[in-house]
Amino acid sequence: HSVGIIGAPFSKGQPKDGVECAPNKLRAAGLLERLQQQGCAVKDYGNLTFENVALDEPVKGSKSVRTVGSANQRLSEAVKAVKRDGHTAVMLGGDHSLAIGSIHGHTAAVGPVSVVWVDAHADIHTPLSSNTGNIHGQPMSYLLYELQSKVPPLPNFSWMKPCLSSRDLVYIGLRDVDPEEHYIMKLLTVKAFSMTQVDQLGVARVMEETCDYLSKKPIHLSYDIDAIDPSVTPATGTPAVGGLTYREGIYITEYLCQTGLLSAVDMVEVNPLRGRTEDDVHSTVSTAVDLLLGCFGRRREGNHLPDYSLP
Ligand SMILES: N[C@@H](CC/C=C/[B-](O)(O)O)C(=O)O
Ligand SMILES: [Mn+2]
Ligand SMILES: [Mn+2]
Repeated sequence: HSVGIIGAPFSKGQPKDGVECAPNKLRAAGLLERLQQQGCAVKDYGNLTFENVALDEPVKGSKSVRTVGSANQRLSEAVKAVKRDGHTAVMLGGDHSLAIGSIHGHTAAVGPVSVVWVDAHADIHTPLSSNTGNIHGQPMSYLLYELQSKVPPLPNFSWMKPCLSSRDLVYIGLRDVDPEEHYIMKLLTVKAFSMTQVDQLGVARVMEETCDYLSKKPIHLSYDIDAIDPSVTPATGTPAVGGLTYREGIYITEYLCQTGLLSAVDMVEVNPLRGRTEDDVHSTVSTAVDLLLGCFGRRREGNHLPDYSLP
């Protein structure tokens, strides 16, 4: 696997400070070295710098719109460049509003993609349906062709066009979805495996059905760490009880890795300041690292490098 890492220290899609510290925390936990040890070629593109747009007053209720728009424009260019360099793109967030730029840039480089969105939340509010105005709860509405009539033109978003069809989206891990989002998902017949289906089917069957449902397009895995149960990953801004076990979370990455279709991965919403103890932070960060290692070939049975030839 050839991996291009982009740090996106950005927090303005939501109100809690700390999520911008995650990229460096993930690196400090040895992410790049661990990827190399398991045989990946790794190129670190460093951390993006984002401009804080002054006087960024809410627009139609959405907060920090101009700052979020300009950050995602920059991220889109960066992801496009990493894809053009031939790597699988890994975007280290930062909050989930960054999926706008990540998926837009991915699509700009490779054409239409499938999106596997692993999250407690659907993040499919429109600017007008959102109850909080936090754009990390809205990225999907900016991306979907089918919702464009519901998203007003917003400042610093004129650079982007919708780039995803609702038919190419699968949710896994949902358990904290607002009524407005649920209505939108039903209207668009979006494929979703909530925690109920994870319980009913088991994660292996969920992954089989996910990949049967999706076409063979390149896969964009957008992994919100709050999909995992807060007992494992408490250091995050919007925790919701009843999440994926560590094992289920890892299985999802192992399964997608073996499809050979994984083309970009987001790891978002790790917030080191939201841990009550150092252990909370360590558990959250190390789980995020392990999930990324699972995307790029780590197996729980063990790994050995190809130069250890077997008979
Ligand atoms: N639905 C809530 C929560 C949004 C959660 C965003 B997250 O999934 O990126 O953590 C909102 O609209 O504010
Ligand atoms: Mn999310
Ligand atoms: Mn979430």
